[in-house]
Amino acid sequence: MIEDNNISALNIVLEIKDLNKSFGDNHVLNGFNMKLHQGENLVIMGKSGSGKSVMIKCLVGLMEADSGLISVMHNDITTLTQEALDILRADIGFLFQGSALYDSMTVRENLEFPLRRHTNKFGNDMNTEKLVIEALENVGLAHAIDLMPSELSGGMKRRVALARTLILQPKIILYDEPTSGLDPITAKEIIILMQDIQKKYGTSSLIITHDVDCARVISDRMILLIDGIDYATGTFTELSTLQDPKIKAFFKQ
Ligand SMILES: Nc1ncnc2c1ncn2[C@@H]1O[C@H](COP(=O)(O)OP(=O)(O)OP(=O)(O)O)[C@@H](O)[C@H]1O
Repeated sequence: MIEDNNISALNIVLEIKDLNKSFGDNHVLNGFNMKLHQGENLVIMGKSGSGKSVMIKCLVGLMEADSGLISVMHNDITTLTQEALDILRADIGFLFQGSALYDSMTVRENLEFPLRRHTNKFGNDMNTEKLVIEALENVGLAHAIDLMPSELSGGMKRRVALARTLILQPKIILYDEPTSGLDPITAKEIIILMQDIQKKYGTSSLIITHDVDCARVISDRMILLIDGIDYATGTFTELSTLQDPKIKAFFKQ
């Protein structure tokens, strides 16, 4: 295994230690470790079926791990009450592949929806209109506020989904394949937007992607998930110049 030489002294906002998860004889995660630091863009790459989704599901509590420690902002999530977990979740934004917009709602209504579920974060007297416009301005789509999703392009839909994530002002954003299904130019626009958001709000991002260009541009650090473990960790430049055939395979595209 190649060790990480670049751990800085920054705060750790997410940590996974020795995560194990099997389905019968299929040992998917065999002691996976990960640390996400405050303000960092961490990319996780792994082949199809390597366990990236399983790892994310364990991280957000959608799947129970067999063993291992998962801590979010220094809280061991397995020991939290449901209420404490809900409060913690309000600080985590998700942009998942399947995070589609509600087709029967306008852009405005799509953005108001998460706010209603998290009144505890903003209080009952929150200025919904202001929050919606601000989130849309962040993704350059204030003019689309009253459009229906069917009137938006694929790239615009992804931007609105990102605005819907941002409206809750998360400290951490988990991106699952943020550029999948987009043409290269639109994918680049989304990557630039992710960078702008990170700079503006200092969010910490965990990004799962197959897209080598996305990884090159956005990552401060990368982890390669191979054989169920954090096989190699380092910057894009460090990893992409290694000679290990298992690692080289990722950068051949
Ligand atoms: N609920 C489940 N029950 C049984 N096996 C599962 C379950 N979920 C995932 N697996 C298995 O775990 C392995 C890893 O799946 P996972 O979806 O995490 O891969 P991935 O790295 O996200 O792949 P992709 O890049 O194609 O999305 C696969 O072998 C899959 O069949």
